[in-house]
Parts: sequence; structure tokens; C-alpha cells
Amino acid sequence: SLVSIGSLSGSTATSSCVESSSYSVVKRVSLSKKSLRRAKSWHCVCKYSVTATDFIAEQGNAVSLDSSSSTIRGGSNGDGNDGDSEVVLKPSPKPVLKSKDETLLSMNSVGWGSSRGSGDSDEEEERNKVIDSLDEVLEKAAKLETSKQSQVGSIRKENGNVNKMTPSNSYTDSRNANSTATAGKAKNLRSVWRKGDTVSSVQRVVKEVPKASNKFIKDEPKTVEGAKLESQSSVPLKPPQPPIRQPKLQARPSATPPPMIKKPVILKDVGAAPKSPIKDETGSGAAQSKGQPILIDKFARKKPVVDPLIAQAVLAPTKPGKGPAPGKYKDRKKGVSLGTPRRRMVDNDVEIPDEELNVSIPGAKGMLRKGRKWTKASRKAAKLQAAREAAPVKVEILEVGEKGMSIEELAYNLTMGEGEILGLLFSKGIKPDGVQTLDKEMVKMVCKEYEVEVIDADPVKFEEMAKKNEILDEDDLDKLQDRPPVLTIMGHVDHGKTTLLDHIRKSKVAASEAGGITQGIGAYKVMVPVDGKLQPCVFLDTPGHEAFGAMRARGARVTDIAIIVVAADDGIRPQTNEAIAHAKAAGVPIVIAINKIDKDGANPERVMQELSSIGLMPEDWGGDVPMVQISALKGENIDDLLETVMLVAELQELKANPDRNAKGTVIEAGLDKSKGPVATFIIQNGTLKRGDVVVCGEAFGKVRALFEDGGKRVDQVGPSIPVQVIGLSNVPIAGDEFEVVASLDIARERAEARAELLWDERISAKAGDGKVTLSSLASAVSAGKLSGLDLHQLNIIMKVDLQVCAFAICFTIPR
Ligand SMILES: Nc1nc2c(ncn2[C@@H]2O[C@H](COP(=O)(O)OP(=O)(O)OP(=O)(O)O)[C@@H](O)[C@H]2O)c(=O)[nH]1
Repeated sequence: SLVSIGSLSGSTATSSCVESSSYSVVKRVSLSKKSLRRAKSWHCVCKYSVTATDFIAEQGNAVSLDSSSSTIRGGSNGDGNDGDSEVVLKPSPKPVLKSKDETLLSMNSVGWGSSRGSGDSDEEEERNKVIDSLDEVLEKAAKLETSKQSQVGSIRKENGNVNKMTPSNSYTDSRNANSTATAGKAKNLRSVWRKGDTVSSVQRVVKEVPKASNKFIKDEPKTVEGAKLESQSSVPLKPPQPPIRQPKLQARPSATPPPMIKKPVILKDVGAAPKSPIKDETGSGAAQSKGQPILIDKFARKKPVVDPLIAQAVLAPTKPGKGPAPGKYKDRKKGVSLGTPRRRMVDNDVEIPDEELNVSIPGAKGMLRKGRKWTKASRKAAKLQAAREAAPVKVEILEVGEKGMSIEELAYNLTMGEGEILGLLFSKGIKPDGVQTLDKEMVKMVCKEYEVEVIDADPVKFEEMAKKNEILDEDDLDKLQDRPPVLTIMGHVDHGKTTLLDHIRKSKVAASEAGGITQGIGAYKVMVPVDGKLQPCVFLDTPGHEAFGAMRARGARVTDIAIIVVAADDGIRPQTNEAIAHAKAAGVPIVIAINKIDKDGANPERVMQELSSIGLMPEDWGGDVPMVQISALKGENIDDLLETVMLVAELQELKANPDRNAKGTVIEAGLDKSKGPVATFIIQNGTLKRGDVVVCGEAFGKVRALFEDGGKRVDQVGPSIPVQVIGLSNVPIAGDEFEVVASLDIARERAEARAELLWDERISAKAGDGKVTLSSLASAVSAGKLSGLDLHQLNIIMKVDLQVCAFAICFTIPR
């Protein structure tokens, strides 16, 4: 009997063994598909063999089976339905378990012997495909075995039945012999698989398979399989590579993918040692025949290969003795010796510490007790250094408070001895025996002798500035809105402040002032063009006369930016310094307006030099103080000044909460014949409305009317806007803070409490004034007002139109 397995694509059968009946055989085979499938259900062995055949048929190939001796007709399957189909099948032989070697031997020698003898290449190709299909059969068998043990038992049982059913059939043709061998091989492989040693069997089975059957593995380098085999056989597999690499490592699928056999995914052991090329070749064929998806790290070969000798040299610890001795060389930057801790004591090389380098000690080298000598020298040097650093520096501007200054402190600031100051006082006819503290006027007199400028430094102003910052409450923080800036114009008298404001307001205030001197704070809301857009801002005009220092201080407290006007033909004058001191004390930015540049004798450069000498460095010279040269009379550069001021204001990020009760500061107050008590408020937060109940100092009342600076009556005013208020019980004090309260009772209660507090302060102040001290006497003498202790006091009642006028005359409030 002969079995011919060939490539019968389509209806062409090329088999030398069945030449005469090739067509009929093909027909039979095509008819036998169903029968073969049925045969699968007969018994296990038959199933295995038929499945292989069936698989080949499904692949579009026809298997010609011919037998001259024994033929099983389709009607013998037992169901009797396939009587018309002529199935040529040899019953499966009784399975005989063979050893692996026997199975393989039979497969190689017997199973393929006939086809080899034919020498037909088509037969070989067909044979290879059959081998692949057999592998598929093995895989399916293994699946069945492992998934359902119960089915395995039944299958075994069926095998026995099948064997019993066909005991008389003789297996003479080679096809059946091949089927038997395949079935035996399947069992052998299955048993081997169970043992876990899949490598050896798989390797041997695939060894003979041509490479054409597995195209997708062709491209893989042979070294990969070698590595795989070695890792399989001897080295345990490493954990699988991260899944990210897998898509890159998989081989590209071919146009007609070969049947894939599910095998354990084998990853290349990247870290494994390179394999010998001999193993690679054998292993490659095995892998290809299996059709296993082999994951290869394509980048493994690109990894730098380190020469073991070099690696050993790098990793080896440095040999001691070849490098420099520890501590031999020093780190130049740190001056610390490498490898050894820093030593304080010196050796013969004399390592001198930095702090001792300035001291020269003769004969230090080689001395036995050098450490002590150096220590004493360093102490001496440190003392000298400290003395140099502690040396007083003569001040050019001295801030003096209302309480004056002690002789010791004044002597320190003027870098002279106390005796020199006392001598000066004696020379002036003042005998300050036992006097420890000089009042403000005496300090001014002494400083004038030594050409030191004295400015007021009232700590109360700082406290009030702190109060100013407390204008905003926590509740306002999330309701803040932009508010117009409040700009205060300050400077020495007649330097052109009012003229400047007149030009900005297009008004003639300066011409109407009594004596040409400003006597109060004028508050004006002005619309200033900024980038072609009018923006509101508020100007406060303060008096420049010496008598109105309180006015300037008050203006500085409520302002956001101080504009200091300095006449270019006059330079810095006392009230210029005072205004600068107020602005600094208030912590507001300063903009310098160098005015009257149109006048003959104007020297703006000199003014800038003077300003820089007192700490106001012009921006043009690299400083941070903006200085604009203007002519208020002719209107030169006024726009530049306004632009600069608004830019500074923008940086201030001025905010307020208009949606709350108003609070602010009284900047001016008086008694009008027709209106009664009037006060000018500047709103610093919230909105003041007509009908609000306000309290400011000892005064309180309900707001009956509100007037803007132009005299226009309004119902309410917002933040930063100055407004004249009518309806107060009496005239408040300029500088008092005001706020809106809920009711008149609350306002009255607060006002009475405030009045009691002021009364106590007044009594204590009068008691202090009644004491005649040596200091006050000396001050009076130095002022040239009095001589001797026989003082005559004259009470005077002044009638003034504005409260500030009384301030200017008396310097203090005559309560
Ligand atoms: N040539 C010239 N004269 C000016 C200029 N600015 C002001 N003046 C004159 O200087 C004089 C004083 O000007 P005011 O504006 O009153 O000076 P002030 O600083 O306001 O004076 P007080 O308010 O009293 O401190 C006036 O006669 C002005 O005409 C200017 O730019 N050029």
C-alpha cells in the first residue's frame, strides 16, 4: 500500500503513485471531508490523524489516499448517512507508545522515505506543510489534555474502543503508517510535554522542516534563537520584558501568515552571554519550524559593549600610594586640605588664617609657642578692626523729635565730645549745668553751628501712618476696586506749588491767595489725560511757609504720592527738606518737580546735585527718584510731570472698597457764618452719603450736605475724593479721623469719650507747661525771647478764618 501526499492545489493531483486515478482520488478526497470530520468523533487516535488531514483539506490542499488492499467505505462509520461518499480511510492502528527516539525515527525514515525516493520538490513542500499541520494537531491535543481532564479520560476510553473496533484492519500503506506514526508522535510529544521538557522534542521535530514554511522568523538573527535555546535548556528564563517593548520586538506578519502554534512566549535573554554560532544555526531552525513569536530586543546589539578588561580597570578600587599624599595639596578655593581635617595649629610652613594675615608679627617663624602668639595678635587685630568699624560718622541731616536729644547722643551724631557741645552752649551764654537733654530748638542751634541740617522726626507720624494702612479691613479685601490717586504738592514757600496746580486745573488760585501765600490745604479733583484717556486724580496743595509744618505733615499722611517742588533758581531750602522728611516718614514715593526752569539763573543740574547729596538720586543718573524739569508759569513739561506721576501711581495699585461705610481724614475745618461748622474730608475707604452719621474727634453729626471742591452739591462721594461736609456739632480738628457710625447715639458717645481723653491730655500738657526747667529757660534764652526767670504771660484771643491759621501763629493748639 502506498500513501502519496502531494500538493494538489485546485484539482490537479501530482502523485506518481496514483497516476491512473488521479481525478477520482481527488474527488474522493474532496468528498471525504465530511467523513473525515465525522471520523474525528469516532475515536481519539482517529481524531488526531483525521484532524491533520482535515486541516490540510481546509488549507485548500487535497490529499490523495489510495489503497489497494484495504479500504473503508463511508458506510462503515456507523451512522449510515454517508453511504454515497466514498471515503478512503485506513483505520487507525492500535496506538503503541514508543519512545521518543523511535517515534522520531519512524517519522523521519519511514514516514518520509517514499517521498524522498520520488525526489519531487512538490512532495517535499507538501510534506513540510503536513508537518506543520501535525504540530497544530499536537497543540490541539495538548489543549484538550490540559483543559479538561475528564475529557481526556473519555478520549482514552474512546481510543480503546476504536482499537477494539478495528482489530482486523491491517495498516499496510504508508499513509496509514504515517498516520500511525503521527498519532504515536502526538502521544509521545504529549507525554513529553507533560514532563515539562518541551525543548528537546520540539527541537528534533522541527529540525528537518525547511525554512520556507515560517517566513516571519526568517529575518530574525540566528543568535536570537541560540540565546533562546540556551536559556531554555540551561539558564532559567528571566522575567518577561516590559510590555512596551513587545510590539517593537514582534516580527512583521507575512501576507499569508503560517499557522501559529501557541507556545510559551520566549523572550530573548538580553543579558545572557553571546552564544556560539553553531547553536544559533540549529536553534534557528527549530524556532522557525515552531512558528513561535520570538521577541527580540532589537536594541540589544546597539547597547555599548564594554570590554571586560576596561570594566574591570574602571571598577577596580584605586591603588593606594600612587596618588598624592593626603593633605599634600589644598583646595585653592576653600583653602582646605584634601583628605585631612583642617588643622588649627600651624607647622613650620606657617599656615596663617585669613583673619591674621593683616597682622605682622616679627620672628613668628620657628617660635615654640606660636599658637598663643598668633592668638593674641589676632585678638589685637580684631579689636582694632572693631574700633575702626565702630567709629562714628558725622551726619549731614539729623532727625530730631519733639522731645529733643541728649547731649551724649548729639555729640555722637556730630562726632565730637560732650564737652565741646557744653562749651558751645557756654559761649552762647547758656549754662546747661546738669542738663542731660537738649530740647529741639537747642539741638537746632548747635547743629546750625556745625552745618548739620535738622529735620523733624515725630514718631507719632509713623503711628498715624500705621493707622492709615489700617484703613482697609479684612472684609474689604475681596471687594477692592481701583481708586484715584491722592497727590500732595509740597515744597518751600514761593517755589511755585500753587502756580503748578493752577496750570493743571486751569485756574487762578495763586492770584487770589492772601499775600500770595497758601494758608490751608486745598483739595482738588482733576481729570488728567493719560494715554489719551482722562483719569481722575486728587491734588492737595499744602502751604510752603515754615509755620504750616503741621499742614504738610497732614498732607503727607493722606497722600499716595508726594510731588516736591523745588525752584531751579533757589535750590533746596529748609521747607524742602522738611517736606522730603514728611514724605519719607509717610512712606510715600517722591516725584521731584524742578520748577522755574524758564527763569534767568535757573540751574536744574545744581538742584539735582543737591538732591542727590541728601539721598534722592535722579533717575537720569541711575537713581530711583523721578525728576522732571518744568515751568509752572509757562506750562512747560507739565504733561511729562503728570505722566510720570500717574505711572508711579499705577505701580502703587491703589485700591479701596466703595461698598462700605466711609472712613477717612479731616484735612481742613472751619466755622462758616452761614453754614456753621464745616470740614473737608478726604474719603480713604467706602462711600460717604448724605444723611450718614459721622463722628470725628469731638465733633459728630448727621451729614446735611456734601460739596465738591468746585462748590457743587452732591449726594455721595467715593474713595479718594475730597468733599466739604455740613452738619457737624462743632468744628473738628484737622488731622482727625472720621468714620460713619450706625446712629447719633453711638456718634455722641464716641465724641464724648474722645472729648474726655483730649481734656485730660490738655490738663497734663498745661501742667507741663507751667514747669520752668533749665532746659526750657535755655531754649527761651537761645531764642532771644526772654531773659531771666521773671516771665510775664499774656493771654491772647485770636480770631482766624481757618483753624490752620491759629496753628501757624501759636505752633500749638491753645485749648
Ligand atoms: N518765572 C517763573 N515764575 C514762577 C513759576 N512758578 C511760579 N512762579 C512765580 O513764583 C511765585 C510764587 O508762586 P506760588 O505758586 O505762589 O508759590 P507757592 O509755592 O505756591 O507759594 P506758597 O503756597 O506760599 O508756598 C509767583 O509769583 C509765581 O508767578 C515759573 O515756573 N516760572
